[in-house]
Amino acid sequence: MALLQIARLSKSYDNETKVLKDISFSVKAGEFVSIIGPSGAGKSTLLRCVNQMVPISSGEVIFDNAPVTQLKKRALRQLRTNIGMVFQHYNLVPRLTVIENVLHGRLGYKTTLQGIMSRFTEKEKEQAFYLLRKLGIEEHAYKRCDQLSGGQQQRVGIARALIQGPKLVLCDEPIASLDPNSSKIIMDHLKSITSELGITCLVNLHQVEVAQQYSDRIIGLNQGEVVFDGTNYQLTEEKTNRIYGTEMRELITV
Ligand SMILES: Nc1ncnc2c1ncn2[C@@H]1O[C@H](COP(=O)(O)OP(=O)(O)OP(=O)(O)O)[C@@H](O)[C@H]1O
Repeated sequence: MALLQIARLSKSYDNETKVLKDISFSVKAGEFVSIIGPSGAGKSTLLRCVNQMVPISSGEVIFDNAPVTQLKKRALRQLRTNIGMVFQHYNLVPRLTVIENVLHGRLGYKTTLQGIMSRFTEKEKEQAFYLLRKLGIEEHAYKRCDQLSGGQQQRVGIARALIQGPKLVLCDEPIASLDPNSSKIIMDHLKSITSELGITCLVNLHQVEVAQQYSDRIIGLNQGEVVFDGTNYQLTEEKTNRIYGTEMRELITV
């Protein structure tokens, strides 16, 4: 069953240039889908349209059977608790500890006062430690986030997204700031923990090989259009060229 349906979605920031053009695809519950494409193709914009961080210009986004664009304040807040987000630059609060940053993922469930007082239940704290353990960084729970490596900070970012109890996690270039070793650790964790928890993943990636290694399905964007939607095996060299443009091929394979 489709968890996310995108139908004829278009987006322009300035009413002139369409950054996304008539995009349609759906994502099944539990799928791990990567979005690839050259810089400026619209990958980040697409993710932001899914959780309404930016308003769409036309078309439909249906998440868990609800039309996202028609949701009012409270329902939109509810939607955002069901959709976790992982960012390229982690978006943590550097001076707070790891565990505090993870628990921030629960703020969407709190009243303003509870949030200000940082009131979290024992169950929430247990869940936070469980996720840190799963992600191999439990020993850093009481360290300030700015004392961690990039790869460790990204694992905190993943734990913060997962503690929301989301149905979908959107990852916007989660390994773009990391070296190859840390990138592998992050992708391994992301794949295994989301598959274990049955969470659907939509991941923007720059690296074709990484998308091929981890994804159930790959969507290729070029200048705001879907030019490929298929499995790793269907992504031939010719199709990769279509996504990136032939002149980019050398850059991708080095
Ligand atoms: N807030 C904004 N206001 C105006 N234009 C924007 C905004 N955000 C993105 N754009 C433009 O939309 C286009 C698509 O950008 P987007 O960041 O979605 O692409 P991308 O594929 O994620 O690129 P990259 O891989 O470099 O991050 C670009 O031309 C960009 O300049």
